[in-house]
Amino acid sequence: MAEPANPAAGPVLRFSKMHGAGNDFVVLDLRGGIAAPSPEKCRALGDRHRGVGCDQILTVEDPREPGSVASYGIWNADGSPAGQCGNGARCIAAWLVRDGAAPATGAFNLDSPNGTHVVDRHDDGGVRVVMGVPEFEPERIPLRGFDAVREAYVLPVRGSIISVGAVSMGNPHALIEVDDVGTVTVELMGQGLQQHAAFPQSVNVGFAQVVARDHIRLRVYERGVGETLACGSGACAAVAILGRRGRVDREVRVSLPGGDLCIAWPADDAPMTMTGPATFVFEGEWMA
Ligand SMILES: N[C@@H](CCC[C@H](N)C(=O)O)C(=O)O
Repeated sequence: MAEPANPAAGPVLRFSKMHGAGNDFVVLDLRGGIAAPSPEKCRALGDRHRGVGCDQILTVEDPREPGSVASYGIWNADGSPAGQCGNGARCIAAWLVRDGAAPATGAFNLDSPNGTHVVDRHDDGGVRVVMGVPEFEPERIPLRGFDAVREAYVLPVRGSIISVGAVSMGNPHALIEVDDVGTVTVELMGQGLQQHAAFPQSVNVGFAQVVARDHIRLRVYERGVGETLACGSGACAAVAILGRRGRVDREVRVSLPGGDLCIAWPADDAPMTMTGPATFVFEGEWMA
């Protein structure tokens, strides 16, 4: 039977579809004070069958801080808001350069929900983002049940006792070190940790395999999404946790299912940087 006409169709919503190493986005231009989409609208846009489909919806908004080019909002495909999105920051930077609002060469400032990032676009189209200093204190993550910072926290998850690293990159991350990311039960353990009482705001869960001191493989089960092809803040979190354990060097290539990101952490109290691609896919109109 033919589907009935879309009775809920309202005004057309223009968007850009982008991705960063396979982590895909619907980008909406809300500059000029246009209201942010409701959680329901984000879910509808993010639906891979009935909407456009994406991991996150990103909104370009007017700057909050003096000297910034713009600010941006982040919503996961399930409609929940997020404080940080590394791959998204690169895509927003490339979007603003294409728009003419940001300079094509040199660094500029972008306001994310959790602070201002310095970004700069390279000639090869790659973008570098200053991601901030990782925060390990349990209350900053937030991680319940532990007072002091540890290299690993031991937690019961889905019938197993596992050792988990945890950090905030402006959003919460947990990390499990594994021998082979190809054989990990990502969904089972990812959901187990996301629903664990130790993470009251849920958590993005990474599974890392150290290949060499300057190279890791990583899969991430994201909060509000599920397994993603890449997670920029997750790549930083993995390098921060493994770096603190002395397992990796200060510059690490992180190979995710959707591509590679380069993460640098010059010193423990210095901000991390992330470099990677930002790709335009198509422009569209959504029957909101
Ligand atoms: N894909 C992102 C992270 C998006 C937000 C995350 N799911 C959360 O809820 O914290 C990245 O590239 O960092």
